[in-house]
Amino acid sequence: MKIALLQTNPTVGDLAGNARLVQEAAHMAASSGADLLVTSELVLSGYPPKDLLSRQGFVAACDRWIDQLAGQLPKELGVVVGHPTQRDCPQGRIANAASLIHEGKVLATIHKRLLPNYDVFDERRYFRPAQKLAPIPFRGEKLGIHICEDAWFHDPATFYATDPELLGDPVAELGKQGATLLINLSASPFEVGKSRRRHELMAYHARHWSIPFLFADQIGGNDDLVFDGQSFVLDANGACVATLPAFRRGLLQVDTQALPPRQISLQMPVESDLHEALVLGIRDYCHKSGFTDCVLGLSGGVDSALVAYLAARALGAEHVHGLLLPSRYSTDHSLEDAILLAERLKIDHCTIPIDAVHRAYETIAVLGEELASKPAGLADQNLQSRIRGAIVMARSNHHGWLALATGNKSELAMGYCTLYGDMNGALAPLGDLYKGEVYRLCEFINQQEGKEIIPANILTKPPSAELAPNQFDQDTLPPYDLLDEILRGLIDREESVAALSHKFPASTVEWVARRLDRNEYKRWQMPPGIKVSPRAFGVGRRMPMAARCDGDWA
Ligand SMILES: Nc1ncnc2c1ncn2[C@@H]1O[C@H](COP(=O)(O)OP(=O)(O)OC[C@H]2O[C@@H]([n+]3cccc(C(=O)O)c3)[C@H](O)[C@@H]2O)[C@@H](O)[C@H]1O
Ligand SMILES: Nc1ncnc2c1ncn2[C@@H]1O[C@H](COP(=O)(O)OP(=O)(O)OP(=O)(O)O)[C@@H](O)[C@H]1O
Ligand SMILES: NC(=O)CC[C@H](N)C(=O)O
Repeated sequence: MKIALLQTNPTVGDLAGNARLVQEAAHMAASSGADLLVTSELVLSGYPPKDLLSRQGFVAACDRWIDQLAGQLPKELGVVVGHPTQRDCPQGRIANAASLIHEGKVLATIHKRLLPNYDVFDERRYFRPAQKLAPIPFRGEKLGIHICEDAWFHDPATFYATDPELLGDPVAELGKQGATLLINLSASPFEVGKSRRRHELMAYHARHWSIPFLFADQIGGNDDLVFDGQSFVLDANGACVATLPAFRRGLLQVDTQALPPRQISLQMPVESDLHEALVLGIRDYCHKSGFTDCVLGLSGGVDSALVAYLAARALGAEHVHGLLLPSRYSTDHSLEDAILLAERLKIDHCTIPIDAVHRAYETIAVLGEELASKPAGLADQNLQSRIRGAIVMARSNHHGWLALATGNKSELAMGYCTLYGDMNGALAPLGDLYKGEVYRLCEFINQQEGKEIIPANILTKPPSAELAPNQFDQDTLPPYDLLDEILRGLIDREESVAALSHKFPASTVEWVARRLDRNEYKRWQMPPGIKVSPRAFGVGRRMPMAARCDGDWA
């Protein structure tokens, strides 16, 4: 059977636009002789549709669109479309479904069985799990169609294999009933290193049942998630014989009777994936929200340099506006570095010294006598940051530019950032990158560009907030190399303070852990980031704020 896999970029809620993407792909697939086109999970609604699923009329509209699509798709082609449905569900319940459409009719619909409810996923909030799963006969094959998590039963990071309430591995249910092809519709969010995990899991199924496995995944940025796609085809031995590039739209066609005899290696440098994920995440957030341009404060530091670079790649240099906002504590080299960066990136930039506004605050003693008598104290430091935040937002309001925040995961973890100051903004592209990763990505970018586009001085000078004389991050925080490793343990791997204290100085681990917990309130107010790690701040890590986290259990 000639099968085409569609890797596209649906917009959540845009039923007409997403249906058009399916239709266009169906015409292309039909004209290249395909028997079957397979789309990604919930391609019609976009993934994840979140509480749109609870809005009256939304799921009914999806069901109507499926009927309409059935009438519009090329008759000779089978098309598997992912969509939410209320059909064949008890009153008030809905399912995450995939329908096989052929000759103007819906031939069969299957529902997703394993509904992920960990990390960023919340599917049990909405969907009812499939009651039964069975292969769908089509043109001499028995299609083992299933949806994303249904193939993750054996993932060691989930609990499925050990949960007695679950009915078992959905793919095995299809295999036992004689499926001749395994077809997975996915919306699998990007994480560094995840594509290998996907391959290993799917290859297990292919090998176990000795049949090919086809994996159709979506791309695109949707809020804080970015999807890499990397749709692929495995032969009956689990070897990858065809794949689509990450973060790009595409249609991958294979003949399952004559799969190419090759094994494709998928290894990309971590930084290359990160770079593409962040560029697509920024571009899609802006464009899907109706913004063409963005604005940010350019300090001459590494965080704002990287965000400016990524934004220029995402939106085009002419759509990025950098504001240089020096205070009395800014060094000459910071201003020079920021100007050099803006010139190299060819982005719009202007300098607005903030000293006059800063002095005005001090002179009118808004904050009481002690501020004027104790300059560069905490309130005075944060005031500078908030003056900058106000100017960035004024430009955003006036020109309709989206404000980007520049904070990274290390400083957000430590609360080393100012509420309503440098935390202002709509999107924090580096919110899931530790400081060390920020530097490594900058170095990779300079290598990729074949020239020093991010000025070397930005990468070599010690990080400083420049809110007080001679202030350096390392006066307050442990060295970033150490801090990042401790944070990776506490956040990404959820290791205990006791366990980490065997690897790192115990007093530092304790200090970092306490500060991480104490600053949860800031992260409830941070702009959304772009998830690239196994555990990002945001919906996938829900910590209490008004709580004690340092009991004898910690
Ligand atoms: N548990 C809690 N729940 C809810 N709110 C809580 C709270 N504890 C304090 N707060 C509130 O939060 C306020 C403290 O937070 P905040 O005002 O942000 O200020 P704060 O965290 O005290 O200071 C900001 C820190 O970020 C550093 N920094 C580093 C790099 C860059 C920048 C920059 O801005 O460019 C800043 C700066 O040097 C300083 O150490 C308190 O005054 C209080 O209003
Ligand atoms: N002089 C400045 N002009 C414009 N924006 C500034 C200035 N100082 C700080 N900001 C804004 O506040 C953010 C936080 O400052 P911070 O010093 O923590 O970051 P950075 O300068 O980009 O990187 P680093 O921490 O490596 O110095 C900056 O990224 C920038 O967006
Ligand atoms: N949409 C889904 O079911 C995604 C869950 C799956 N474990 C993944 O991350 O790829």
